[in-house]
Amino acid sequence: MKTRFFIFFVLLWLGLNGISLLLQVYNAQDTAKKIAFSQGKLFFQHIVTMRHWNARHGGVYVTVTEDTPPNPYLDIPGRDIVTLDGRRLTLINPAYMTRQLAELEHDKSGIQFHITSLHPKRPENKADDWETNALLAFEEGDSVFMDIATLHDEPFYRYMEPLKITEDCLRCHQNYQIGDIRGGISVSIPKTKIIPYVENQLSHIYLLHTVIASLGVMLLIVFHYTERLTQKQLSRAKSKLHLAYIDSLTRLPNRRYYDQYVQKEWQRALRHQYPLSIIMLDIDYFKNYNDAEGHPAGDQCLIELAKVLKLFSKRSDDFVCRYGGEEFCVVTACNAEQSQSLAEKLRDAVEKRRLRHPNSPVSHYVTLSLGVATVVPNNTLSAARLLDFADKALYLAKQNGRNRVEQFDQKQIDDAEMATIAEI
Ligand SMILES: Nc1nc2c(ncn2[C@@H]2O[C@H](COP(=O)(O)OP(=O)(O)OP(=O)(O)O)[C@@H](O)[C@H]2O)c(=O)[nH]1
Repeated sequence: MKTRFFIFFVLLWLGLNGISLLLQVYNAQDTAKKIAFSQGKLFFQHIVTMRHWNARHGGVYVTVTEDTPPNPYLDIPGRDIVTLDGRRLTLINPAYMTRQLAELEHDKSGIQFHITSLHPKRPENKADDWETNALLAFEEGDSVFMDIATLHDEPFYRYMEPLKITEDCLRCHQNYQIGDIRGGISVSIPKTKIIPYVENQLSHIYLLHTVIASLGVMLLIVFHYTERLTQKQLSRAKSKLHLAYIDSLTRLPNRRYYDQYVQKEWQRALRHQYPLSIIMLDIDYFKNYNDAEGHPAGDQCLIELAKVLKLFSKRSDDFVCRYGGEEFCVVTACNAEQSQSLAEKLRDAVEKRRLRHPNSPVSHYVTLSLGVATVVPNNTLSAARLLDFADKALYLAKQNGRNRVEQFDQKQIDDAEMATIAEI
């Protein structure tokens, strides 16, 4: 895996983890909200139930104490009574009871509930901004209002439902009709009451994500470095293989490669009975070239020659190699005329390349002698014999004046075959 892919996968993994973390955190916070609001609803319902109970009894009498003085906003006859044994009692209506319960709950748990309306008799019942919005929403038809809002500079889960007039309420609130909205009760739960549960859940989520993200990154690192190591070993093995089969000077296949290739090619031509040709070629008077131009220039000449050979042996089944020294060899699956023509093209191309060769008795430029041999493989011959024929033809080309192509003729091949059969 390339480094940029590795970085991409690490970032992708961390990104996916980050998204999952955000979702889970959001989920935990949403769950906290739902829990808080359902608690708010429950509180509200309890208060309403108690208020109904109170209203059903037309209020309840309790002993007057410092904490429970007579309700100045309840202006009805019989609000305060004295029992036969002299105890002073005062009537507690639903509103007064709600206020007292709210004070108790606030002191005990910090949860606040507030009975309120848009036009309260008692100034303390005046709605704050959030409650005002809720009451206005109820008048528009909403049945519940909840949100996270600040109260006395602290964050609270706030829940509110409207208080609707029931039959029991009509005793004291005669100018209302059943179902009218008379106000509402807001329940405010401090965020600090719920947060510890969420924080506990969040710490598990953070830990889990950290572990999963780290494990994933570690696995990616291990995978990346193992793969790089394998790649290095593979490319080392490849370059060793390359060195073993490719000539380092000309970058052409070497003789070892030739030996393997020619055997396979021979077998294939034998199976399918098509002609196989070998062209052996050799630079004329190369010793003189080296002597005149120096060995490094001789190397360069060999490189240039290899380029020309590659250029003119482009067919996929033309195989060109450096056989050794300044001898090169072309193996091609074509008949005598075609291989003769290819050899001519090679000779001509090298001559036209005009590589200076001042000490050559045959030309001012580098020239080649080429020997061509073609056979349709059979069991009396072999690839080695074919090479030998090409070599003999090359010798002939040298004999006949160099810078030329000579073909090993068919009669000689037939004679060779006959000789082999006789030996067998
Ligand atoms: N520069 C260089 N010279 C090489 C290399 N391999 C072989 N030679 C030279 O090739 C020359 C071959 O010389 P000979 O076998 O006498 O052949 P020739 O001089 O070409 O003569 P003919 O083949 O008869 O035309 C020798 O001088 C080798 O040193 C090589 O890799 N680089």
